[in-house]
Amino acid sequence: MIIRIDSLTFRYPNGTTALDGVSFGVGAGERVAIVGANGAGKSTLARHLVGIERPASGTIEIDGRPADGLGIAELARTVGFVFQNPDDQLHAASVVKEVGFGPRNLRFPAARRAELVESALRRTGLTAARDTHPHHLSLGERKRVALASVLAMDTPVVVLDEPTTGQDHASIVLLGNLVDSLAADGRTVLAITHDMDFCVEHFDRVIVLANGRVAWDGPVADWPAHVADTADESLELPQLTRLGRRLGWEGPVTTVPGFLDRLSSGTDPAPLPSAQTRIPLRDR
Ligand SMILES: Nc1ncnc2c1ncn2[C@@H]1O[C@H](COP(=O)(O)OP(=O)(O)OP(=O)(O)O)[C@@H](O)[C@H]1O
Repeated sequence: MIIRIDSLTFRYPNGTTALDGVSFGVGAGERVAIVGANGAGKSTLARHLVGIERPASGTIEIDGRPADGLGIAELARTVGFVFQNPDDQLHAASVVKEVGFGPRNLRFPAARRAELVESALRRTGLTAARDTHPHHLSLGERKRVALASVLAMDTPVVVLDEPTTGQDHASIVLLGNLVDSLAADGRTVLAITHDMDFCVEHFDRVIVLANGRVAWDGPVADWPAHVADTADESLELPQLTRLGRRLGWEGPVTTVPGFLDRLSSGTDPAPLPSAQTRIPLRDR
């Protein structure tokens, strides 16, 4: 296990219990989406993985070592964290300086640094913007700079906080391909997200947090059945699953290939419900 969390509890100074006995493990190369309602504790959990917060009780192990024995610099070699708001992360006067900051800080040799920076710029589609000041880029582009600066640190674990928010379609495709290729390289990707379409396309497993606890943890293929069973109205189905249900199909469809297979299987879809039809809770 690259990450092992056991009975993690955390309270903010004002007394809010943000995490209440969270336990799970994540293996190398896994792609795990962490979902849940606003205020469920997702960001607080992610901040523990990079040492910004420390547990009130419980333990976190990163790559077999207790996280409380590791300084922020040591954790930064293992876990890269891409903030939801890139402006919380970016500080340098050009994209290339920003992306080069992490590997320089980690004292990588110059040749490795140059290779990592060029690769991160290429993988995020930012090579042409290398000399631009990040402030002159759009929010979506700044999010990609924040991602590139974490990729350049070459950490075995990458944590993404709401990666698709504010991104156009092409950037979401780029991001999805990147998640897949990181996992194919054996790197672990955790993403906090509300984007279930992105989840089903690019993640293996979903962990639902609710009120600071793990409410569900399972393979992404079981997501539709979980949503159908739960009363948690903050959770939603992927768009294709909803469309399949509106068409009256038995069993869930989550991906484009699955949807096309079902279409070509010759099953006659039921008539479409009228636009006024109230969508039952299970079809969210
Ligand atoms: N600095 C803080 N001080 C006090 N309470 C906080 C602080 N930050 C977060 N909280 C509270 O801790 C709980 C968990 O918040 P957290 O931001 O981790 O949730 P989240 O699942 O990431 O939410 P969202 O989806 O809205 O980003 C919430 O009740 C929130 O109000």
